[in-house]
Amino acid sequence: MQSQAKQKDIPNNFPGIPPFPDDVSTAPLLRLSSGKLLEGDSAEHIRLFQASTDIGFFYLDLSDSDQGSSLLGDADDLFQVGETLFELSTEEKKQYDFSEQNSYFGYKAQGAMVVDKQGNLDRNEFYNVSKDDIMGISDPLPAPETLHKSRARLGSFMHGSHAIVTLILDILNDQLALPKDTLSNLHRQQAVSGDQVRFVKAPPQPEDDRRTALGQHTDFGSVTVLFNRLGGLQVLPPGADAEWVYVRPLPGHAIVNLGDAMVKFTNGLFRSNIHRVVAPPGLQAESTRYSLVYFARPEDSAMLRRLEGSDLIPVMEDGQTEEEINSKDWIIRRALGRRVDRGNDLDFEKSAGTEQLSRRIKDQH
Ligand SMILES: O=C(O)CCC(=O)C(=O)O
Ligand SMILES: [Fe+2]
Repeated sequence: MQSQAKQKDIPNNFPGIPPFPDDVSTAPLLRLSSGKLLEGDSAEHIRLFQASTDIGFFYLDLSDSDQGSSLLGDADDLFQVGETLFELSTEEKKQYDFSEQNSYFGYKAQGAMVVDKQGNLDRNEFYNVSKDDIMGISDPLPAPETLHKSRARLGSFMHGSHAIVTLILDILNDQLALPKDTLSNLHRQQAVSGDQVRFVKAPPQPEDDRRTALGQHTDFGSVTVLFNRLGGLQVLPPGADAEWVYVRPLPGHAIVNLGDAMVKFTNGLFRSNIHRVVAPPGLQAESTRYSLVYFARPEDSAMLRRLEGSDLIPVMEDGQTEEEINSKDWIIRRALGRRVDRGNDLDFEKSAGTEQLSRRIKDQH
């Protein structure tokens, strides 16, 4: 545990926005320290391993290391960029929707995706910016002026997020006693991958019609680094009787979670928690909600299958089979499979990830 004194130094609410209410259930996520993780504090490394196996979600205090603080600074700047970006006209934003070209980078309008099997539509806009585009690994995609002007900041944020992800992967690699660099070699910054920054905007919903803004899902990739100001994110803890609980955003912290690839690499040892976004709780429901996310994903050509070389990774059970699929195809199937604007036959289950495993309900296959 971090000392009480240390935790008290960090304010619980963000200045200038309505407070997160105290009377809603929240997830008791571990708060890990970026400073301690970087210093090689072995107790903190064990806590990271625990969080990865139990819940797959944790807070990362970025305020206690230089590397973390600089990432927080970039995130603050990009929150401003996100606000300006979404102020563009719908007509202009739609020019940057590349889903017709089988790409999930660029813009997704509100209501372009289903949130459930019933076909209800989402209530948030996305803008996804490719790491490879910003790092000069792929040709640049057409983008609005606001993003052109922010390429340096985006690059710095991507670099900082990728470094934090690499730190997490290296510690987990060590905890699993996998051959050195097994995980980081599947996530080289200069390799072609689906890594992206996502800007999210969800406007306030009418009081008499508040619904799920972003449907329940597990993240598709390896590690997600999320910055929130307003509540609304909820996680479904493991177990048959689990109920949705909010993740309270904390100043100075990122919310970090593992995605499907980490479940597949460890044959279910690590957990990718189901989460969704609903209207912000209490007084916060009147405000527009913005989030900023870095999604780290395995390199496009990486096969999403059980890794060899660790005694901690469960062996395949009799009759258990693995789908032969690489990271690129997995991400495309998951990212575009629930889009309603592509004229494809929507099959909700076909675009599912590791949700069943995430429930951790015995005898459920
Ligand atoms: O906006 C958030 O808080 C979470 C967004 C999210 O889960 C996602 O984009 O995958
Ligand atoms: Fe997510």
